[in-house]
Amino acid sequence: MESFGARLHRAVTERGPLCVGIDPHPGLLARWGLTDDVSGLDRFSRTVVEAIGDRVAVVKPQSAFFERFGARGVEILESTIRQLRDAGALVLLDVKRGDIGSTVAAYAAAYLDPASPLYVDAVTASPYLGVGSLAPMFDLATTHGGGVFVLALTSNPEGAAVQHARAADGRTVAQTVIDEISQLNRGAEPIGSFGLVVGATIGDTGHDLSGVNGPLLAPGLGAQGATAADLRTVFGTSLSSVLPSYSREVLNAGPDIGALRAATDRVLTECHAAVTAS
Ligand SMILES: O=c1ccn([C@@H]2O[C@H](COP(=O)(O)O)[C@@H](O)[C@H]2O)c(=O)[nH]1
Repeated sequence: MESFGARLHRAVTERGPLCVGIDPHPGLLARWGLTDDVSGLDRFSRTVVEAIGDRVAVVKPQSAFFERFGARGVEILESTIRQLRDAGALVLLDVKRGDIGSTVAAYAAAYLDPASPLYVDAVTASPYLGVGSLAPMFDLATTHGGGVFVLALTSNPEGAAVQHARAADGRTVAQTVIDEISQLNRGAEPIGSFGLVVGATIGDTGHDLSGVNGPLLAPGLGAQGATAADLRTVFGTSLSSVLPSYSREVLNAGPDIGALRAATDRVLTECHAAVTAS
């Protein structure tokens, strides 16, 4: 099967460099005039799919907001994933999974095996049990053309205490994650299938992203305070690999479909200009 990197490259070429999150916060459901239950969740998700599924390269449902409703919420997540795929979007499920390798194999089967009801194009993963513990995800992703985005430098202020800590060889913990993912992507064309999560909020931290050869998912834009203009400071010469990601900034425009599309077009225009500027 065609690699996730190749599929992502084509999607971004056709639809532009943008990921929009589906994060049905209780406050957003209320703002949209929806009930904070599975029926509100279903209406919210369907509306987002209708508004952006056929125009955004990557859509990122946040699993937590579906899981909080138990099995019926997960059923809506499964249906949302199917609707997004039918609309032609790549689906990146934000689940941030990580565990010992034998358990990671089960997470891999849950999200990256085409036979699973929760099968998606890519997932987010946490490397804090060691990047090597994620190997079953990397392996299954490679087999089935999937992708894995590994947390490196997260957008929240608490992340730096762990991620900027120094390992025995003097590199930061984040740099060791960056370097291991770079190894996995070596030689891949047009771009590797293993991405990193690097928050747009973090400023210039001095980390070296130049060898990653994979997508750099940049959350933290909009509601968390970062702007498209910040991407240059954070990513420097790696700007062309950045996949900017917005959730609340776009979702706040709903439930009107036209307003959701207008908000999406606006952030896409800003990001396009930011990541292609020389
Ligand atoms: O470092 C990270 C990693 C993941 N996220 C997730 O992205 C969205 C951000 O939502 P906004 O409404 O655009 O703030 C959310 O699902 C987070 O869990 C992140 O923010 N930072």
